[in-house]
Amino acid sequence: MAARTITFVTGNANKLKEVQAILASCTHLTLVNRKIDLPELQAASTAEVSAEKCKLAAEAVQGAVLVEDTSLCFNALNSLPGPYIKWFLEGVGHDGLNRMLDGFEDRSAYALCTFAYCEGPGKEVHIFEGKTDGSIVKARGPLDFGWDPIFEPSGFAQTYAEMPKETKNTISHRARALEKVLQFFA
Ligand SMILES: O=c1nc[nH]c2c1ncn2[C@H]1C[C@H](O)[C@@H](COP(=O)(O)OP(=O)(O)OP(=O)(O)O)O1
Ligand SMILES: [Mg+2]
Repeated sequence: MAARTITFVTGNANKLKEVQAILASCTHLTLVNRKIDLPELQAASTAEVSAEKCKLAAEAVQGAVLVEDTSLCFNALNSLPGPYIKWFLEGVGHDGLNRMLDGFEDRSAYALCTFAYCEGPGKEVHIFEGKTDGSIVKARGPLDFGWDPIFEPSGFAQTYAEMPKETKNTISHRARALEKVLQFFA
């Protein structure tokens, strides 16, 4: 069976690297990247943000597209910052995100990744979600990818940033969501 080629629209080079690493051994799906900075709807869930991004991406590319939106959700804050994590991270940094939880006993959180796929403009949008539970800790490890240094997945003594990429790519929110994408195309 010939590999299906889909355009993965993201402006985030680290996301792209992880997705390519996870899909490296996959023979039935080939991704090409387009960096288009799509407007993101203000919505309460990554599913809505991702679905809207996907429709815009399909129009822009005029073909089959995959997009993804990632949330970081604090349980003590009833899952906020959620899809707004990008702006919170830019606004207050790792330390500020930690301090947001200082008034609470519960420092648990979860990372949520939502892929959306659409075959072309006007076509149905399919949603695939992956979640990893963990907790918010003082920054440890390399600073190259977003909030990786402050997220320690449950069952591990290392943050996402400290652990080998292969480990993160086996247990991450993104890996779990991609597993479902792969099942869909299998
Ligand atoms: O595994 C991750 N580990 C650490 N940080 C992460 C991860 N995945 C996304 N992030 C950061 C990037 C951005 O600050 C926010 C999500 O926002 P989000 O809109 O999904 O990403 P983005 O705007 O960078 O790329 P895109 O062009 O695909 O929308 O969390
Ligand atoms: Mg974005």
